[in-house]
This record gives sequence, structure tokens and C-alpha cells, in this order.
Amino acid sequence: MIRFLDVHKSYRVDGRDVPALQPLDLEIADGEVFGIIGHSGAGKSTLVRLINLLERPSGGRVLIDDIDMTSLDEPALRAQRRRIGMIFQHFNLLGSQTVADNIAFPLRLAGERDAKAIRARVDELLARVGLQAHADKYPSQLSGGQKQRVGIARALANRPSILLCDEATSALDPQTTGDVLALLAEINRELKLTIVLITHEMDVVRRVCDRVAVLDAGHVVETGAVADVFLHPRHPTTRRFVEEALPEEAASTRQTPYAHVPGRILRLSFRGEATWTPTLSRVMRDTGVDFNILAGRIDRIKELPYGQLTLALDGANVDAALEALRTAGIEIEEVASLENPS
Ligand SMILES: Nc1ncnc2c1ncn2[C@@H]1O[C@H](COP(=O)(O)OP(=O)(O)OP(=O)(O)O)[C@@H](O)[C@H]1O
Repeated sequence: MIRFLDVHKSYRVDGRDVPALQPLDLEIADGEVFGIIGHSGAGKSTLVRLINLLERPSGGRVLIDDIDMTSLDEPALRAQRRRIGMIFQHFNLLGSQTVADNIAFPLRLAGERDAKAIRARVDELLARVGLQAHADKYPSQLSGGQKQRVGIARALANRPSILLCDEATSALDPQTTGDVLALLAEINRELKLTIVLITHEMDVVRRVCDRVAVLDAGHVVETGAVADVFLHPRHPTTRRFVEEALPEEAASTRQTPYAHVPGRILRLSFRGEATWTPTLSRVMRDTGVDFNILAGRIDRIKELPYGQLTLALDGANVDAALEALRTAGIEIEEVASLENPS
């Protein structure tokens, strides 16, 4: 478990302390994929670098499995850091060394001298990231996705229990991003390690994260399970990130003058089993309510199927219909209140 207790961070710039992170408390559970989303300059990199103490907090404590990282001397800190792997947006590979040597680097750094043991571990890691055929190549001979796979293999070399990912897919095209995210999800599942992932894209959070914290100008403005935050964003910054991930819905909401659509405009969210059951048609048939679909999508949040429909409902029994839908586990919000949140 990673715990931030009243942690804050300022940088000294031209003799002045400039705050990058306001005091925050945060818990990241063992084995979860935790997303940190925010715009450029929000403090994401600072937050993640406080975990392995690449940055020292200006105040507060960072605990990993109840060990206070800020209280450790250099050798103890080095030992703790070995339990934390990290991957970067621009991969940070050694250009003059082969793929195999890049992956072996942290093993040698940790004191491993047995060439056979190093080779065996490197082979195992190459297989894990699907690069067996590329061991003797140099980074310049690899695609971006392959370079990030080398970065992942290198980060896993010393069998860490935590993997920090700093914008790991930001330099990759959508297809390659999908492949790298799938690899991270597989690693999380099979090796049970905790992944902390920084991104500025809600779609990345939706695809791999269990929980998320939204950072805005150094403040954590929202945290929660990804399904809750994605389906019911509360803070304006979170809402913008969700809209960016669903550009078609956002555009249709903006362009469709719902004020002129008769009936009550509601957004229904279905999760899991509710996505596949014909609850909507049953309830509408039973209550005699007319409905018109204005927008909708069915997709997944990590492995959880979900659906979201914007409907106009008309008829005498709308309240009874909504009650029946809620009883069936469907979440309902008035679109007017979504557009003008209090
Ligand atoms: N070493 C540093 N010295 C001074 N100021 C810094 C330093 N590192 C970061 N900052 C400042 O702290 C704030 C947060 O930066 P940080 O890099 O953590 O944000 P970020 O959300 O990761 O941004 P990006 O997505 O652009 O990397 C910014 O205002 C940045 O200019």
C-alpha cells in the first residue's frame, strides 16, 4: 500500500517557493492500477516522483507498506527503490547498448554478476514483453511501441512490486497505445504488481485503471473508482476529460437543442449485467411511457461492460418508469442538472 499523508511539494524558483502540489492524502492499494490524470503542469509527474523519492516532499510523509520513505538513509532508500520500477514517455533507453543490455542494466546495477543468470532473466523478460527476436538490436532499430516494451522489461528486471508509468503511451499511436496498455493490464493481472499510471487522456484511464485521481493545478479535485468517475464526473475538470474521451457524445449534446425536445431528458447508465438485459423495453412496455433515444454508447470500463443512453421520456407514468428502472439497478440523471451542475 502506498500512502500520502498530508504531502505537499513546492519548487524553489528564483529564490521563491512555487507550489506544485497542495497538501494531499491518497491511498493506493496493493495490486490495483491507479490512474493520475491532469493537464500539463497539474503536478502529475511531481506526484509520481514523490513515490520513489526522485522528488522529496516539502512536507508530509510518503509511506510504502508502512515504511516512511522520507526517513530512510541512502542505502535503505536504494533498496526500497529497487522494489519500484518506472517507465517514461520517451523510454530513456541507452542508445549505445543492445536491447538485452538495456534490460540487463538494472540487474548489474543491483549487483548481479553471474552472466548466465543475467541472460536467463533477460530472456524471460524478453518473452514477457514479446521481443525475443530483438535481443541484439539497438534502440534506434525499434519502433516506439517496441522501445516502450524494452522500457517495461527493464523496469520489471528486479521484480518490483510497484510500477510507475509516466505518460507511457503519450508518444505512441492509438494502435500501439492499445497494445502497450494491454501488456500493462496483463502484467498487473499476472504479476499482481501495483501500477501507478500518469496520463492526460481519460481513455487510457477507462481502459486499464481501477481507480483514478484527477489533478488540477496541484489539487486532487476528485478520486474514486473509474466506473463512478467516468460515468458520473463531478468536478468540471473531470467532466472535460470525460467529454474529450467521448467527443461524439459531447458534440451531440452541444449541438442538439434538447430544450426543444418534448418530454424529460434523462441520462441512463447501465453497468455490468444491466447492460445486456432488456430492462428498458420491459419497463417502457409495462408503464406505457414513450421514449426517444437522443444519444448513446455501449463500451467497457476495463472489463466492466457499460451503456449510457440519453433519452427523452414522455407520458403520464414517467415517474413510475424511472422508479422501476432504478429498482433494476439503472442509474438515472436529469440532463438539465448535468449541464448546469450546482
Ligand atoms: N524541477 C522543477 N523546478 C521548478 N519547477 C518545477 C520543477 N518540476 C516541475 N515544476 C513545476 O511544477 C508544476 C507541476 O509540474 P509537473 O511536471 O509535476 O506537472 P505535470 O502534470 O506532470 O505536467 P506535464 O504533463 O506537462 O509533465 C509545474 O508548474 C512545473 O512548472
